[in-house]
Amino acid sequence: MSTTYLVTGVAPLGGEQVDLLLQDGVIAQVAPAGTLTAPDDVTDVVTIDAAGLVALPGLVDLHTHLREPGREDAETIASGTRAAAVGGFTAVHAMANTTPVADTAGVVEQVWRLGRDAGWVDVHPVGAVSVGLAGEQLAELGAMADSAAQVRVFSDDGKCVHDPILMRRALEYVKAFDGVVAQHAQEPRLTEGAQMNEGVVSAEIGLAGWPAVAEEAIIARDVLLAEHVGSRLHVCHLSTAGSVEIVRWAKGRGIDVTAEVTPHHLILTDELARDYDPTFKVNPPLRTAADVEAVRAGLADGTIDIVATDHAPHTREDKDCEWAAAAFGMTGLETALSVVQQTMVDTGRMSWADVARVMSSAPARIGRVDVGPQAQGRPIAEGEPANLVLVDPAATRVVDGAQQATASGNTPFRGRELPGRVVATFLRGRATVLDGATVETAAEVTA
Ligand SMILES: NC(=O)N[C@@H](CC(=O)O)C(=O)O
Ligand SMILES: [Zn+2]
Ligand SMILES: [Zn+2]
Repeated sequence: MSTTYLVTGVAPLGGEQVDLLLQDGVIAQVAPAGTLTAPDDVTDVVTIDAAGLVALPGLVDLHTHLREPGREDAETIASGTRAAAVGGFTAVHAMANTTPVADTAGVVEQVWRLGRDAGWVDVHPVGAVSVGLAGEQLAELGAMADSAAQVRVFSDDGKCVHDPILMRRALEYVKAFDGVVAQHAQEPRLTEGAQMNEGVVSAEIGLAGWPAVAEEAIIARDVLLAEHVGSRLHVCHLSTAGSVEIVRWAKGRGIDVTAEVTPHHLILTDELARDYDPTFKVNPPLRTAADVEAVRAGLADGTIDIVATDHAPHTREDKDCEWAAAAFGMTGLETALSVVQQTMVDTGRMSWADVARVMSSAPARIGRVDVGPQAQGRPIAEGEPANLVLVDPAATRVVDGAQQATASGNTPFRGRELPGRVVATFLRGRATVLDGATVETAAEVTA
């Protein structure tokens, strides 16, 4: 018998306080605060006093790097998904740039199974667009879609699908199973040797620049291609003011495009490169304060649909070196919600209901996972799967990299005070996190 949870005095989406009964994997009852009691016929009941806490639907990350198979020294599916649960997630999309690349039904099924066995969150593998991410030959998209992993999101992330013919074919192909191509928008010729944002700071410190136009040119091309073939396009980690303008224009024209921004692009700027600390080296690069303002405005007005972490763990060897030699990427699963609270909620630009949209329901819809037993991003209502996160928005904490669940230490927020704390996460009624700490899953206990 699984544990039943009585959550008292919680505020769903920051609204009126209610009591929730989580039983047999679903939200069995929702009632006004102070009116629910545990059912008499159930013995294993845990009551959580959630006064002051906000309840959100379990968060869904459309863009996570779990590194397994191939780079288990940086992250494993078990460690990365545990970090996801700590961050309030109940589902993640695992990017395809593993070794081997997730470009066959065999690899995506392996990732999906390892995710299920770990038990922390639902893992939805992303399939590669091209064989080996080489950008030449279309991968077996249909076989991945038809596999047990039911892949709907396809991406060569880490690399840009720069050949327009290949991009066109991919957009056409995914229509057959309502899939989406998620593009890492980086014009390769314009970013050869690029180390950081091209601008005042790169000129002053002498690092090769990655101009905004290298991102914007690909997004402009791709929205036109998506319109031409009548397909769905998703733009990964959009980072410039110009990119926001192009997506706004495309949506106004009725093009079926969605876009994501990362937490780090909502708060950090290229000024952080001045100390040559490779923790701040990432693709696309941290941009200017004007870009940060533009992506916040774009998220607030709905031009940008979602926040996705682009959690990109790297080993110490790959990050603790000189800037030019270091890998691109930073971790983010355990800090994402706090950064969104600080930049969007505490500034009055978004409500908790908006946060639920951009971090749960919209990513679930884009990834087409809001169906069947894997349902994610559903409202907090009776009969819905009990995928929930309880957040204490009044809490603050100083980020300690060593304390994180991810196997890698490359958080850009080390030593920073961030608002908000994930108190509990529930995956189909089972607590994966309680009192801010992970609850060992069956798989972990027997391991
Ligand atoms: N974001 C990054 O800087 N790195 C990602 C790849 C990617 O998201 O492009 C990685 O896999 O390390
Ligand atoms: Zn990318
Ligand atoms: Zn990525």
